[in-house]
Amino acid sequence: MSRLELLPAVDVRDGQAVRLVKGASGTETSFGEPLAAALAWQNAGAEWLHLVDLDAAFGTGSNRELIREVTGALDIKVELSGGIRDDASLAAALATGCTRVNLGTAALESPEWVAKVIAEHGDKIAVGLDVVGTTLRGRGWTSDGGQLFDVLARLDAEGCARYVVTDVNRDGTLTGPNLQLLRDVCAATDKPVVASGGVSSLDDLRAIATLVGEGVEGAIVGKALYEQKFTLEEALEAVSG
Ligand SMILES: O=C(O)c1ccccc1NCC(=O)[C@H](O)[C@H](O)COP(=O)(O)O
Repeated sequence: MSRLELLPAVDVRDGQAVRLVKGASGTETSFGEPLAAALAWQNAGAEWLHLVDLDAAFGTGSNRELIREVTGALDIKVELSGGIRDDASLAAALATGCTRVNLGTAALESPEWVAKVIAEHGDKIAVGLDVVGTTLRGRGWTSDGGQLFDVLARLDAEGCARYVVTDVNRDGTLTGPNLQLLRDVCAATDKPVVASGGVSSLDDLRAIATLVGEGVEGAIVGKALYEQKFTLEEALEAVSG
């Protein structure tokens, strides 16, 4: 059985690495330079970085230059998220050299465009399924966007390669991942799932790792690393078995 991939997160707001609570704008805690955080995770052994432009996600601006600088400075794989909703923003995201992009709002509001880019770019496109209960959230998690399993079935039929699944109410709260949500999504698709939001401990990561056989491929970790609940080295060791 393969090992759970870990994706430390760098969420960027107004040029700073921040953490939010439940993805809510205005709840930022700042953790300094995004590049310094990204390099720290790379030096600690990360194979992936989950990099989010929160201003683009919220529609309050863009950190495009900074995102390009961070992605270009790294040797590891980068999953890029936040505000990728049309040809121009997708082209800019892919031009950073990132390994894949994560579409959110577009998958809810522009289904024809998303079907087209899935067909064009295949594995380079993941879709973020950000949910409260089973209701999807878009526009920086501020608007309702349909039912999780309806949208998942549509995206599966269009050949979507991978899903990043977040329980919005766990995100940035250190209350643990929603394991049942992950199981339910894995049961509904054969495509790999990346778990996001809520990880607080090495035991949470070990619990997510038990779902690898069901289809969970990776786990995004944000606040727990920034608040030093454990180190990335410890996290990689915890899921190495
Ligand atoms: O990913 C997005 O596009 C996004 C949009 C609006 C608010 C938050 C968004 N992402 C947050 C993340 O991806 C977190 O980094 C990730 O879920 C880690 O959460 P945690 O480990 O609970 O800090």
